[in-house]
Amino acid sequence: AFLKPLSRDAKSPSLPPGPRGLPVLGYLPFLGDNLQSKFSELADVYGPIYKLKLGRKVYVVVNSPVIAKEIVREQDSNFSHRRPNIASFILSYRGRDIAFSNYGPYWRMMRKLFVKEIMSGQSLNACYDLRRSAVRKSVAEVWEMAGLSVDVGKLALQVMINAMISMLWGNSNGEDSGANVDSEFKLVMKKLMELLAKPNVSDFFPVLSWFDLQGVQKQAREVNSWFDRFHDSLIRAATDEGKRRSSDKGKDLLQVMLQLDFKSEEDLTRTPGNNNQEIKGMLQDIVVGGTDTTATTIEWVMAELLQHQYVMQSVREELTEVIGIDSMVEEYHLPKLKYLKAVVKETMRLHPPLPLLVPRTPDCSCVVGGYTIPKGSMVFLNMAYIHTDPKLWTNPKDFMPERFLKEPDKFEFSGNNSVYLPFGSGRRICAGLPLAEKMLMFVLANFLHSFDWELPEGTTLEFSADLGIVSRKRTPLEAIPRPRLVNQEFYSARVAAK
Ligand code: HEM
Repeated sequence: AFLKPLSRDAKSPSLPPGPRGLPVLGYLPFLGDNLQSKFSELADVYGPIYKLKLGRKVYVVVNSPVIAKEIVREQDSNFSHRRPNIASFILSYRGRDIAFSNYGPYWRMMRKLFVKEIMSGQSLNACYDLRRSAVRKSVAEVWEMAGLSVDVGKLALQVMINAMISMLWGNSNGEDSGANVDSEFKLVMKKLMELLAKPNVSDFFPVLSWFDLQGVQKQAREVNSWFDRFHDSLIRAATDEGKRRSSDKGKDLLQVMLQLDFKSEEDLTRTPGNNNQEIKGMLQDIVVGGTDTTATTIEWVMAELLQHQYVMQSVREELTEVIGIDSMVEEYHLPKLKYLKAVVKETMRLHPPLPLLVPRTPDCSCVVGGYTIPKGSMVFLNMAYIHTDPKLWTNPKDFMPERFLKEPDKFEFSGNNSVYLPFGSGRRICAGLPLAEKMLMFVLANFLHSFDWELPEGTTLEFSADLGIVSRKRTPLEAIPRPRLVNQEFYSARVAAK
């Protein structure tokens, strides 16, 4: 809906409350390095909505589902804009991907093609064999480590990267299908996440950006050029493969992307026929937005299961019943794994990988929750706080998957209830949700059906999260796998490749 800009007259409601800061710097010196926990601490003092002045920027933090709903539903179009910080801007091809492009014709065109063509049932089914063989390869590798302690987060990231790369360029890369994506990728990815999370003085004082005092711009450009070369090599390989192939069967996602017709009303300056920029933006969103978030969730699920043995036992029983101890997991089993789904939902309630979602920015000043939200401010939905608010959840700190079993439709990933939004909601809801849900369930079902997991003797689990864009487990989870399936053949690399 069209929103009338507010005039700053005496009748406009006041700005939300918030802590006082220093002249010029505002609250910046007090922010600390863990944004989410600081935001939650302030929510206890300032209530459902508050503001922070940080240099030239205004942050607005929302801690109530009613106000969250106003933003992602009732005033969604005004709040569908993004104002990426400098690092995100550089790392998203100058905001030409989906996640950081501004709300307008370009974003609409990119998002529509992505959701309708790349995340469609047809495209995802066509590359099922590719992700299945990546996951099974990983099962075969874990089998080699049976009885030894395994770093679960590292394993999850490895399988996610392999599966994503495999789905993207599986057919173009022959046998190897990206399985040996080397440690360089992980290092660059780690650097990228650090750059996205690091408070950058140039963001708060744009006049200083010319000096790049912390070197963030320089490092972001280096990381971006690494990814650019990486995407170029993917595209080249897929283009060559595409020329050799004529059938649609077994198409990998990049081949689908190469055939997309990127056309946007505003983009008259683009070289016709050259879609590389759009394709690279999409690749960046899949590789960067889809791997770490999913892997982190898998690690948290495993940690919660190892901590709550009665839940682990129920998951095992469900897997045995639905799949059978003499069979391997297939994607058609997943809709029947209702208890595992509840476990994933409960884990994402307690450990949302993006606890503040991705900040939104209103295009015009407006009123939310009875306060004026100034145009251009950065609006954070503090979902980690809402997900554990005792006014909204019974025993909010306890891990109880059963709460999602009773009313499975009440809390969907699709953002229908602003009490629970691990993937966001509204126009900007996670565009990769169909694939994220499949991968979370498929990888977990495979790991848990193929192995019994236990903690190394004498280990006590701890559940603190690290700061950063993605809320990772601070101490890596180590666990020992023991084969569970009757047929040893299921663990062989040969079966994995099928
Ligand atoms: C457990 C895994 C994942 C979680 C928790 C997650 C969460 C999110 C969240 C919270 C947002 C912002 C929503 C908002 O602003 O309201 C988002 C956006 C996005 N995600 Fe995901 N995501 C996951 C996996 C993926 C995957 C696998 C892909 C790609 C295949 C993906 C692609 C995107 C894209 C493109 C956007 C930007 C959407 C837009 O701005 O229009 N995500 N995600």
